[in-house]
This record gives sequence, C-alpha cells and structure tokens, in this order.
Amino acid sequence: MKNLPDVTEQLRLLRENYAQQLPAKLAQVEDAFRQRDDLIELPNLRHLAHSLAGSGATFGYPALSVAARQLETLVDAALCDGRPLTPKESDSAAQLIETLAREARNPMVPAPAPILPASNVLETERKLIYLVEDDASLATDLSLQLGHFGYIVKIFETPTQLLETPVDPLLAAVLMDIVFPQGDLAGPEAIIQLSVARQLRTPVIFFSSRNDLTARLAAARAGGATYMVKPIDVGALIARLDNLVTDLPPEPYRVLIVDDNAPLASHHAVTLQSVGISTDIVTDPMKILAHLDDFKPDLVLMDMYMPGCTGAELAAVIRQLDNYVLVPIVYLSTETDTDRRLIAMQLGADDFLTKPITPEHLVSAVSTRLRRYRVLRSHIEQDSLTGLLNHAAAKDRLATETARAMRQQSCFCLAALDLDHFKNVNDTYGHLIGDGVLKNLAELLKRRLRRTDIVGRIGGEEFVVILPDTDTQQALHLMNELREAFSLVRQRASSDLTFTTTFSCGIAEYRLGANANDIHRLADQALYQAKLAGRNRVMLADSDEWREDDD
Ligand SMILES: Nc1nc2c(ncn2[C@@H]2O[C@H](COP(=O)(O)OP(=O)(O)OP(=O)(O)O)[C@@H](O)[C@H]2O)c(=O)[nH]1
Repeated sequence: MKNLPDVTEQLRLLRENYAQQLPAKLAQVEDAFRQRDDLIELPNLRHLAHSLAGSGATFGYPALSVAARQLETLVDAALCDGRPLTPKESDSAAQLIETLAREARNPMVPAPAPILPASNVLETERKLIYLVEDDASLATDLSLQLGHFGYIVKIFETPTQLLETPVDPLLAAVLMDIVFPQGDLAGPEAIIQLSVARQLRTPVIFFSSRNDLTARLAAARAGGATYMVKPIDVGALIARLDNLVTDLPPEPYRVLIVDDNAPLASHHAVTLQSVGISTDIVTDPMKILAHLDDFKPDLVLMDMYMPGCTGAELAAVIRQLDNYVLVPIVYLSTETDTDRRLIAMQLGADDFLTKPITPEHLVSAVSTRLRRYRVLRSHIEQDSLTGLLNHAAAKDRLATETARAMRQQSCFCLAALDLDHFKNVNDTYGHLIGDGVLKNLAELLKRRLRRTDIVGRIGGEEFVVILPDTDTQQALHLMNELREAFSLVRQRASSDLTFTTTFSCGIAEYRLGANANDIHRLADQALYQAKLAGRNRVMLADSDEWREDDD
C-alpha cells in the first residue's frame, strides 16, 4: 500500500495553524475597518472578510464564517455604489467585527476524521507471477517471454511444490497447467486446495493442451479467471494478464487548487490526497500558467475571488489554451448569488461547489468529474490499436516537454522507433499478425518504461518515446535494452509458427533553445542512420547537427 498521509494529523495541524493565525487576521480586519472611509482601502476590508467567510467554517468556526460573509456583503454593496460605508452600515460592520472576535475564541470541537472512499488509493507494483508447468522447456521459454514484458516469473514443476510454498504477498497471478503426472486435473485441484487453505486472492490463468469441457469446467470450478489453449500466444497472454493484474496502477488523478487562501487550499489538498489524488496549489493566480504546464491537471478547483484577477477571468484564460479546452474547472466559493454564479460559469467553468464543503462531498464531486474527464481524454488522445498516445497527442506532449525543459533548464531525450522490414511481416503473415506485432511492441514499451515516460504511436509502424530527465547515455542504454528484449519476443503467426522481428531507433537530446520540431527531426535523422547502418540498432543524433543549426 502506498504511504498515504495521516489525514487526521494533517488536518489537526492545519486547524491549529489557522487558530494561531486568526488573531492577526482579525487585527487586519480591524485595521482595514479603521481606514473604511478611504475608497482605495475599502476593497481590502471586503477581501479580508471574504477570506474569513470562505475558510472559517472549514477550520471549526462556522459562526465566524457567517458574520464574515455578512460583513463582506455589506462592504460589497457600498463598493458597487462606489461610496464609503454609511454611518448605519459602519455601526453594523463594527458589530459584525465584534462577533468575529467573539467567535474566534469559540472554536467548535473538531468532527471525527472523515472516512473517505479509498477507491483511488494506489497499490504498489505487483508483477510476480507463479508458473506451474511440468514441461521444463515450455516453462523456461514462457518465463523468458514474460520477462521481456517486465514480469518476474517463479517456476514450480508440480502443483505439490506450489502447495508447499508460502504465497508471496506480492504475487500478482498464477499460471497453472491442467494436466500433470499426478493427475489429469491436478492443476485445478491444487488451486482449490490452495484457495481453501491459504485464501489465494490472486487471479489464476489456466492453460492446457486439453480443450474439452471437463478440463474447462474444472478450471471454472477452481475459480480460473481465464483459460488458454496451448500453444500459448504470448501477446494474448500478456493482454489477459494486463487486464487481470493491477500492477500498472492508473496514473493518480491530478487536481490543481487555485486559492489565495493558503490554509484553505492545503485543507482541500489534504482531503483529496487522502484518497490518492495528486494535488498542486496555486495561491498567486498570476502564476497559473507555469503550474498548468508542469502539473497537467485533470481538474482545476478554483476560488472565485482572488487578488489580481477573478476565478472567472482565469477560467476564460484556461479555455484559451488548446490543451485545456476540456479540463473541468470547478469553482469552490462562498458565492451564493445565482446571477453571479451563472456569469462565472459562462466564462468556461463546469460547476460550482459552495464553501464550506464536507470532505466527502468534495471528494465525491471531484472524483465523478475526474473519471469522466479521463475517459473523454483517452478517447481523444489514444491510438485505437495500441492504446498509446496518437500522433497529435504525442506531438503535443513533445511540445509541452520542450517548453518545460526550457523553463526548468532540465534535460530530456526523444527516441524515434520504427519496425524493421515490417512490410515483409505483413506480406508474409498478413495484416492481422502485423497488428499483433505493433500491439506487442506497444505493450513492451508500456511495461518496461517509467510511468513518467511518454509513449506514442505516430504512424503505421513508427513510435516515439519521450524520456524526461534522461541524458543521451541513459537513453541509449535503455533503448538498447528494449530493442534487445523486443528482438527476443516470439511473435506468433499460427499455432505452430512463430517469428521474431526488430526495430531501429534514433535518439536526440533536448538542447537549450531547441524547439520540438528540431528534436523530432534530429531523432528521425538518427533513426534513418540506424536503418542505413543495418537496422536493429539504436543511434544517437549527430551533435554536429545542432551546431549546423545554430550557425
Ligand atoms: N499490420 C499493419 N501494418 C501497417 C500499419 N500501418 C502501416 N503498416 C505497414 O507498415 C509497412 C511499412 O513499410 P515500409 O515503410 O516499406 O518499411 P519497412 O518494411 O518496415 O522497412 P524499413 O522501415 O526500411 O525497415 C507497410 O507495409 C504498411 O502497410 C498497421 O496499422 N498495421
């Protein structure tokens, strides 16, 4: 289990901090009130009241929130008319400020820590597979093939050996033959025993040369997740394993919280983090562009009123950016006026949540939109055959990575891959088998690369890999490892025919000042050189090319 933050403790600390800072905030309110006749200073009083209204209830001061909200409304009315407070309004404001001071000494007893659904909580990687097979050469071969895709395989020769071994807590799946010298259904029988005795919780894939109903029934009764007939198509096996094994946890959802009230933003961040959602906070709205590029949020949770610009204005700016036309923008605000809410929504936001909000409500409202957005984004960005990023999305990511590297003065490498003599594969084995090869390469890249690496299929048999924070030597080593692994994967053409195939690769490293097209062109040139030099190799872009360009 991932180490999740201790929510109760973090929320308690935030509450404590808030309580400590409250007297200073009230002093600021009193100070701003003293300068109420100065129309330049009056918005400051409204801003301070607004901030207290939004945060008080969250940190245990609901009555303070109500009084602050009344103060904000009162000052707002005067500001809308462009005048100072009337004597009557001043009296009311003074009373409200007294209420603030009284309520600040009177916090509510904190509610018990929220119990939030853990559906998004990530699990650690689980890639260990038990393979139970008495045919030693088949077992070794399968184990090697699965190894190319990043699985660790432990082989057992007999079901008894498996029964005698304590189940590894990291076990992800069991691959179990049906027939053994010990019995024609020894495989399923062992799984039943194991389930009863040790509560085996991992999925079991049965495989056998038997394809009769008795064998299939025995597998089903033993709770088999799937059944495959020998000879095993490794591509199909990987696809099934991927469906069954959650060893590639989904990328955590990312929520960007835009709120000038730092304690409140932290409070929401802790709540969302407690269910595995990644968060980033922007307290200065003018800095949002850099956060968007670096963090790539799946949702923006936005305060409505901030110094510098309003949430609605910021939403309009976000909608101007091609990459963020679809990202959900949700206001989290004390604003209750329906007209103002509607105007704010027209500028590009998707929903309105009202402060204060319970952790359960926040998580639920945000999660629904996050899920929908990810599905929508995957439809737009994914290549349908391989599930990798499609051409447009991959180019987009390259542009983003280039901008980020420039801003952060960091490095990254771009690898361009192309299958060798792929036309021959299609011509010899048919287009469908060719498609299988493309899927196998995609699968290998997905499994063997880091989650932060970006993989796309940009043409028929052309792929790109963006390797952030990686220099050329590291990229060369990594891509050579992948090239070698792929060349060993046996592609299945039919039940008794397999073949192997290779790819060539060119690598270019980001150089300060380069644009995405420069890098792509150089990686392509290196790929071309790899093809010319005989294929099945990885070549680095010629560093002289950069100098030529610079001249
Ligand atoms: N199966 C399949 N084949 C595809 C797909 N897209 C492109 N191709 C095929 O990929 C092959 C590319 O052939 P070429 O560009 O001549 O390259 P090559 O045969 O790989 O030769 P080199 O790149 O020089 O090693 C063509 O036969 C295309 O039909 C696809 O989605 N599925």
